[in-house]
Amino acid sequence: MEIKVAKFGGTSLADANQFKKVKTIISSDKERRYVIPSAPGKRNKGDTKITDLLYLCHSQIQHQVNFYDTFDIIANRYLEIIRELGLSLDLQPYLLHIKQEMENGGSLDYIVSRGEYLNGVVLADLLGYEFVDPKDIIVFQEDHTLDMELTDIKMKECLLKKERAVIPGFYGGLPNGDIKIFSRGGSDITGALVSRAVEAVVYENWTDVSGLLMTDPTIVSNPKSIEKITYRELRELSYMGASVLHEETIFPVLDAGIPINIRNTNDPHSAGTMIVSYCDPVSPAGTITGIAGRKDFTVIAIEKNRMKSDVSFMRKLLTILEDNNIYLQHLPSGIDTVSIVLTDFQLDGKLDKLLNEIEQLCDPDLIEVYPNMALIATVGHGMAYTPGISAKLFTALANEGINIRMIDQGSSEINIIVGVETEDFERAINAIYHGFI
Ligand SMILES: Nc1ncnc2c1ncn2[C@@H]1O[C@H](COP(=O)(O)OP(=O)(O)O)[C@@H](O)[C@H]1O
Ligand SMILES: N[C@@H](CC(=O)OP(=O)(O)O)C(=O)O
Repeated sequence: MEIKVAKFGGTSLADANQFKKVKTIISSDKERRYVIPSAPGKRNKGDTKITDLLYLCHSQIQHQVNFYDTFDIIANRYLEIIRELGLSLDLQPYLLHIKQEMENGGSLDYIVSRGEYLNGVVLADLLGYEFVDPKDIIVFQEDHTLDMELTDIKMKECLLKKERAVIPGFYGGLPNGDIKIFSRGGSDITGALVSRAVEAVVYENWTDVSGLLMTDPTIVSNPKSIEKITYRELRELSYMGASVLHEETIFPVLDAGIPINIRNTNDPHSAGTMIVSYCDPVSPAGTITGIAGRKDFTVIAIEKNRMKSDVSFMRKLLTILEDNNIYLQHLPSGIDTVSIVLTDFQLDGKLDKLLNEIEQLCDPDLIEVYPNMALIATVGHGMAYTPGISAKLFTALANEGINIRMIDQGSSEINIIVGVETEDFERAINAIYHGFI
């Protein structure tokens, strides 16, 4: 029998009704043998994700504020789900243990991971699948980076012995046994790791949209959906903010060539989006695959006459970034100009020091800083080597009166990135989308 791995996001497990849909999906295909749940997500727009409530608990504990009311809200969400599903599972011992760990100074990662842990216990009970705790099979190293190879070995050892299992998403274990979480949205990575280990034929990622859309539906109304996309295109889009999949998701499945299928729990008959290593035929010339963007960047534009004849200039600039532990997002350059694009998160509190060091070491003629920048990536294999794509993009922005502060195009030509003022972000995405579609 072939193996399928199914990851269900928080939106797919937000309440008992969603759990029932998940059970129907799993029961309808016996090949769906390994299931990865996230913690319960929002039931409606004004609701709060369990993961966010757990972060709140941790913060309340840190500030010595009473966390019991928040804990009760969390506990009641699970108890209500169990009651409405008619399960005989007794969750009280689990809840009591977690509460005690919180009182005894449980770490942030431990506390926050309990959303997935408890959901795994409930889902395993509902499906009649074995529960596997990922702390024993997802291996983080002492420096807190993931050991992908050892994880693969441990997962194979454990999972291939089990006919069917539920493995909570979002966390693994450190060598000393402590819990370590991935960054937000990281259950997608758990699903990809499991898919690789069990050599799945497909990694199904179930969410609340019928596949990847050409752009964020909260910015453009009713964007077209994407039927097929390559890992490369997806990586560009998810890195630049298409939040439907965590940007690291593709790495475990990339080499193994396991396709990812984004599906909708609320519309299980829709085929969703297939993410594959190579699209055949590639998207037609002159078309784009998708648009994504992120806010909160700062651009430092540097000018120096005969910059290119100073052979050590770039090394000095990059060394400054390295010494300050800041990684570079983009580096568009001209003959005597170069711009470094950095996230505000990375730059936090370091801007003055950085500018000072650039002045000292690189001796530029001019440095200008552009804060509050948003970057927008327009992505697609169909863009490569096709004349007129950039013209169309820039015309669309010009027609809306949007000022472009920066342009960057990778050598693969599947991606054009423009930098605009943060306040123009949504308007710019709409302009580009409607310029092409
Ligand atoms: N390009 C895009 N295509 C589809 N959804 C997108 C895109 N960009 C952002 N999204 C958002 O991603 C959401 C799904 O991701 P997420 O909320 O993390 O779901 P889950 O809890 O199922 O993991 C969608 O509801 C949508 O609002
Ligand atoms: N619950 C975690 C991990 C996750 O992946 O969630 P989701 O699948 O709902 O995006 C988070 O909110 O970050």
